[in-house]
Amino acid sequence: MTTLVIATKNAGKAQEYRKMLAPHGITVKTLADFPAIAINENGTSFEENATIKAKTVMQALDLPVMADDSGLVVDALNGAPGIHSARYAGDHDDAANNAKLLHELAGVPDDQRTAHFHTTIVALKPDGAKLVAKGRVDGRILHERQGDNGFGYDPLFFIDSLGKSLAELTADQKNAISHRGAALRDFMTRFPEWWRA
Ligand SMILES: O=P(O)(O)OP(=O)(O)OP(=O)(O)OC[C@H]1O[C@@H](n2cnc3c(O)ncnc32)[C@H](O)[C@@H]1O
Ligand SMILES: [Mg+2]
Repeated sequence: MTTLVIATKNAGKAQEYRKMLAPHGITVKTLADFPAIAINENGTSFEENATIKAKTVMQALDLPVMADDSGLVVDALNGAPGIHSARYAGDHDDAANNAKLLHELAGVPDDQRTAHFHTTIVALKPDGAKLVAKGRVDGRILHERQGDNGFGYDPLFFIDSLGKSLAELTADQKNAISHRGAALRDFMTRFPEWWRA
C-alpha cells in the first residue's frame, strides 16, 4: 500500500482524491493529519499556487507531496474568480462565494454564462523531481443553486450534456467528468515512474 500526502485543507477535494486513488492501492494523508503546517498561497497562477503548496509541505515533512490548485473560470467575468475562487467573497465560505457569483452575473443571459473548472496538480519529491498535470470541465453558471452533493461552486455549475449540475451527480459521476478527475487521470499516467525514480 502506498501513502500519498496531499497538501490540502479542503475536505471535498480530499474525499474525491481518496475515492479516485483507492483503486490504485494509494491511501491519502492531508493537512488534516499535519495541521501545524501553514501555507501562504500567494502565487499568480494555478501552477504557481500548487507548487507553493506542494513545496511547503514537502519541505516540512521531507516526503513526496502532491498539491491541487483549482478554480472556476467564468468567461463573462474575464476569468474571475479563477485563482481567487476559494476566497472570492472574502472568507473561505462556499455559500457566500456562490451568492457573490450570482450577483456578479445578474442579468447575464444563458448563452453568455459559459465557464470552466480548472485543476493543476503539482507533485514534488525532496530530490526536486516534479510532476505537473492539468484538467478542465466546461459548463455554464445557473441562475440558482441546484443539487446538494459536492462542494464549492458545484450547485451553480451546469453540464448541458448531462442536464444536471455537478451537485446533482454522484461522487463517481463527478469524478468521471470533472477537472480534478481529468487532472488525476493525466497524473496517474506518469505517477509510477515519478514515485519510483
Ligand atoms: O488550497 P487547498 O487547501 O487545497 O483548498 P482550497 O479550497 O483553498 O482550494 P483552492 O485554493 O484550490 O481553491 C479552489 C476553490 O475553487 C472552488 N473549487 C475547486 N474545485 C471545485 C469543485 O470540484 N467543485 C466546486 N468548487 C470547486 C472551491 O471554491 C475551492 O475552494
Ligand atoms: Mg487554497
